[in-house]
Amino acid sequence: MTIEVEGVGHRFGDRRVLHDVDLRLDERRVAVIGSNGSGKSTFARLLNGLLVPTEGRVRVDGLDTRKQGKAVRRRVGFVFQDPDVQIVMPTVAEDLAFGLKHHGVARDEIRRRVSDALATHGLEEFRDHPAHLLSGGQKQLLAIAAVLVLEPEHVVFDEPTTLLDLRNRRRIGKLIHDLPQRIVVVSHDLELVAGFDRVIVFDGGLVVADGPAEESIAAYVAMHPPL
Ligand SMILES: Nc1ncnc2c1ncn2[C@@H]1O[C@H](COP(=O)(O)OP(=O)(O)OP(=O)(O)O)[C@@H](O)[C@H]1O
Repeated sequence: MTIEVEGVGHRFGDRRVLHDVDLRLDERRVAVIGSNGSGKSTFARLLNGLLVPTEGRVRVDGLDTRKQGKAVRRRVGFVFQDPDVQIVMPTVAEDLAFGLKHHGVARDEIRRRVSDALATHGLEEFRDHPAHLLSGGQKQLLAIAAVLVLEPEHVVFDEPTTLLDLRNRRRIGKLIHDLPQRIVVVSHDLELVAGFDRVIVFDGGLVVADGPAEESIAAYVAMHPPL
């Protein structure tokens, strides 16, 4: 269960937003932190083939995102910052079933997995509720549940707690922390990433620190002395 990022650079037109990124992600909980515009979301999108790098390559469990994008996307779930972009169906249960139908899962199995997901995430009472009328925290839970129900091997989260109040931030933080999968979380929430196995710091498209959470967070904080 490895994600290999080899000699990766990325450009949007003339703008180079990632340079010389070489990383092998073996740890179970990896976080990516750094300033606004430092390339974190771009990096996250490379991990499941939402973006293909303009230089170098990314391999997930040996699969190249450039050549085997579809297989990679099945292995790597992606949770967007804004759940509204991810919630596609009218009701909560239909939204959870949507990806499973698309993957060709049998109807009984879909029913079972949707019921399990509703129970696991405390969403049972919202089964037939209009998804767009959920609260922000509930929508984020639904977006996460809709990815997990597909049983990916790795899950990438792009700023999963940014829009949440403290209670929901802690709730989502615990859920992420307790997941059995390999996870990669992009975040500005230093409390969320504090217990992670590895924290990678980006600045100006480069990896500038990479190590245990305490060391990397200290390096990041030291880069930004109080004004
Ligand atoms: N689709 C795109 N087209 C053009 N430029 C883009 C695109 N996506 C991102 N960029 C640019 O790439 C740079 C890195 O953006 P990215 O979203 O990866 O940063 P980030 O570290 O996630 O930032 P933030 O913390 O603000 O979310 C930014 O300068 C951004 O404007």
